[in-house]
Amino acid sequence: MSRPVAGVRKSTLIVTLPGSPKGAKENLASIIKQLPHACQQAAGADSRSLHVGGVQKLERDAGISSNGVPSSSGHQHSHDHSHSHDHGHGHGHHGPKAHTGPKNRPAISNDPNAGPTRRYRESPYPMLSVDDALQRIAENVPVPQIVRHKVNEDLVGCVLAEDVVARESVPAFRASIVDGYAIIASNHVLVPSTKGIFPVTNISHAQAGEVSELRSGEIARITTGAPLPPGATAVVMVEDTVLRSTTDDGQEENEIEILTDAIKPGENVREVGSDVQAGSTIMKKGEGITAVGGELGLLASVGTQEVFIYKKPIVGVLSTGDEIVNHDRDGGLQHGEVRDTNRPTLLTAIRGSGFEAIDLGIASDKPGALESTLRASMRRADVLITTGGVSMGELDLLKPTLERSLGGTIHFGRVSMKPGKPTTFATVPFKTTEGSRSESKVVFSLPGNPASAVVTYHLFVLPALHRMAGISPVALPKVKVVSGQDVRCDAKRAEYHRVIVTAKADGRLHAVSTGFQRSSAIGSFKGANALLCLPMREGSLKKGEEGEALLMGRIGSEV
Ligand SMILES: Nc1nc2c(c(=O)[nH]1)N[C@H]1C(S)=C(S)[C@@H](COP(=O)(O)OP(=O)(O)OC[C@H]3O[C@@H](n4cnc5c(N)ncnc54)[C@H](O)[C@@H]3O)O[C@H]1N2
Ligand code: MOO
Repeated sequence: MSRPVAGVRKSTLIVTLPGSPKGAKENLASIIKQLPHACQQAAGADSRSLHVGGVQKLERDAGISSNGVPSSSGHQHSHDHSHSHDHGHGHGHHGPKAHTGPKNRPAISNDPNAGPTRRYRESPYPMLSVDDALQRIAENVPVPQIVRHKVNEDLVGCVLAEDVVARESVPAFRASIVDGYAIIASNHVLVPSTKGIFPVTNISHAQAGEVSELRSGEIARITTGAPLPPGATAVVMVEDTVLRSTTDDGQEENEIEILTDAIKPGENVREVGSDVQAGSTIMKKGEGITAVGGELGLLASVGTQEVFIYKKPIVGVLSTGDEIVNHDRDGGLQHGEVRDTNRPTLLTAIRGSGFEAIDLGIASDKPGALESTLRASMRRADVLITTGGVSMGELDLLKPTLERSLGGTIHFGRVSMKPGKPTTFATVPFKTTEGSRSESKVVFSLPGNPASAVVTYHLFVLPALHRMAGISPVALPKVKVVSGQDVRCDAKRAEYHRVIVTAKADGRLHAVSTGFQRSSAIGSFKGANALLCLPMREGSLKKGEEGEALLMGRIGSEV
């Protein structure tokens, strides 16, 4: 017998539900699909444009039919993020599919033509948790593209899109492990002992070419890595021998005495394929080529010429704002001008993360200029990072330009984090110059404040780049650290505090704050190699208390 009521107070939609869990669930289920529309309207969206297409279109957009039964095209997505998506490396991954196009979806960004008096006074974008924002990124970045690549140093940081089978054995011939003498060692009673004086009848150096056969009673001088003469079964180290006689000119060894009979057949010999067997799988799909060098070496050792890899996305970096000037512009600043800090910082961070970054310059805050710069940028990059213009000002044009002018979809426009609250993630359909194929370009519009831009690059852009390049696990590694001081938490926003993490003699990682943390202060990143993740709670993370940190750079060690 519950009588739920609903209404709007200022721009807040208020819905009451019955007290019983079952009733609450059922009632909520019956209205949940209309809520996005109701929220847009309550938040002050232009009602005329919202209702173009009438009730039928509204119901279609919400995925319901007039009788209340979900329509078959209804996009049902559970926001219980405990389920796992396979965003791995599959060729056949189709990804989530939106059931409405940007054209028939009402825009929720400000209409820049409406002027400052008509802009939203509250952000229409729901405030997402960091985890939910990461989930949306996972769901919406394009699947990795597969390309063929020569085996060379440019492969570093790439991930294989195929299993690689060795085409050759290593070693390709029976090779000596030491400098010494190739001998015929055997456990057979009829084969003479290896101890005694032997003529040196042959020499095998580590070089290409045939070596003649070793006969019973003879030995051959051999260098490390050189092929064993046919017939030889082992190598005795030069240290286990003495010179007995030389040639007449005294230049060459004539006879050598071997001082031991303990050499076993096979001793000091690397058999064919004993390091890598031809036909064996040396690397698996999904494995990466690291800067340590081992993987490239392994591929090279068996003569692999080319491999299929996931193409690493090219990242373009664009600063926005009429106040921004090139950082290296000569002369002093005019009143109101700001040196571009974000572009050089992000270009450095992207390249440091192993991705190609292109400098797209500075775009003006004027609507037409921003749109044409973004269009030109999408021709050159797979992922665009813009900074500035995403908050609540009348000149904050990124969201409207992405959504209204470029037909993009904004997957989130606010995150409950500090710094980085207005971080925006969108995908934009883009036709290639050839005209026909439409690609999805990924756009991260990061806050203009320099420290906010760098934090959100590491937190959101990097996982997207990892996914697009097939790198797994995605994102920065998280470690437990001991806090070096009391650090105040924020009850409403997860905070990412710049710290220097060091491995100490107690076997634990210790985090020391870089100091002043305001979003505008890029200096808070000086020396920082990690972000201390402060949970949303009252009070502080106390000195000596354990917390979590995301590692951005190399850790120093006092061990
Ligand atoms: N009414 C509200 N105002 C603001 C809110 C809010 O929720 N309501 N959020 C604040 C937060 S949090 C942030 S962060 C900033 C983000 O603003 P924008 O992303 O729109 O950035 P801008 O306004 O363009 O610039 C902010 C700040 O950063 C400087 N900037 C911009 N680009 C660069 C660059 N390339 N190099 C150096 N510095 C740069 C710019 O000059 C401004 O000082 O919004 C708050 N406001
Ligand atoms: O969220 Mo803002 O990035 O705190 O300054």
